[in-house]
Amino acid sequence: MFDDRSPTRAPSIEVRGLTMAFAARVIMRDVDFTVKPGSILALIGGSGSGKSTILRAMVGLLRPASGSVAYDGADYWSSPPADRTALARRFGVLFQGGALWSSLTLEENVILPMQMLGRGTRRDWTTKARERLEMVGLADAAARLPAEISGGMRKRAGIARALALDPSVLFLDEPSAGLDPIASRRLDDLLLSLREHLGASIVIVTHELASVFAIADTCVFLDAGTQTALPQDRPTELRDHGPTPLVRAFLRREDPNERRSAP
Ligand SMILES: Nc1ncnc2c1ncn2[C@@H]1O[C@H](COP(=O)(O)OP(=O)(O)OP(=O)(O)O)[C@@H](O)[C@H]1O
Repeated sequence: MFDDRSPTRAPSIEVRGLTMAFAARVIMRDVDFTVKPGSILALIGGSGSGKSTILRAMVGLLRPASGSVAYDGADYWSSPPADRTALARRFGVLFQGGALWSSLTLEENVILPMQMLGRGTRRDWTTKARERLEMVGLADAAARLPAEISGGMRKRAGIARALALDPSVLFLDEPSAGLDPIASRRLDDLLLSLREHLGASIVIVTHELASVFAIADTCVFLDAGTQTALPQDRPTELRDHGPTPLVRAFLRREDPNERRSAP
């Protein structure tokens, strides 16, 4: 029988002293932050600052040069492979682009992770897929192909697929890229309602400042210049009282190099 229990409680996630590097090139060093169960954390910073790289370390795709990513106290990267697989089953991931299989309907796309896991029957999978599509407002589009729907709908279908295995943590890399402001706002509302109804924690990489202020409980600003992250804080706090001019300017959409002329 398909394991249809409600999602396991969201874990406490602790990132400590995380250093990410490609060969000898360090991208970020000594990054620390915590994702409290059921909270939403945004990773922000300029292009190329290392947001996706840190996300990849959190979901088990890229081994850190040093430091730890612990789920309820268990460090992912020093756990045995079987424990890592068990931890990763609790993750729902929407990658940049969030590609769906173009030859499969939305329902079939959502069924795919369940089918690959191999538990349950096709009928269980179909029921679950319809439930997930309904959650993201796509119940009526279940039989459509990705090419037949809008970009915003495709993003929501990607989220439905990420929810297929009842994740307790949802990782989203640039979910609103390419969406118009209204679709982007709908996506924010969806994420808030998923957090409320599933109790899942959400880690989001985004360039959308409106989203950061609308949904993130806390954020971590990555500074590519110093290759360090600023201490985690609430978005409004970082904007108004952040420890560096750069983060305050970033969250106000100001050019930090632009001198303000006297009135
Ligand atoms: N596989 C890789 N090999 C070597 N360097 C890489 C690799 N992946 C990323 N990088 C480099 O690491 C740095 C951080 O990249 P990353 O994609 O994490 O940044 P980002 O903050 O998510 O950027 P963006 O907002 O533009 O998506 C960049 O300089 C990038 O060129």
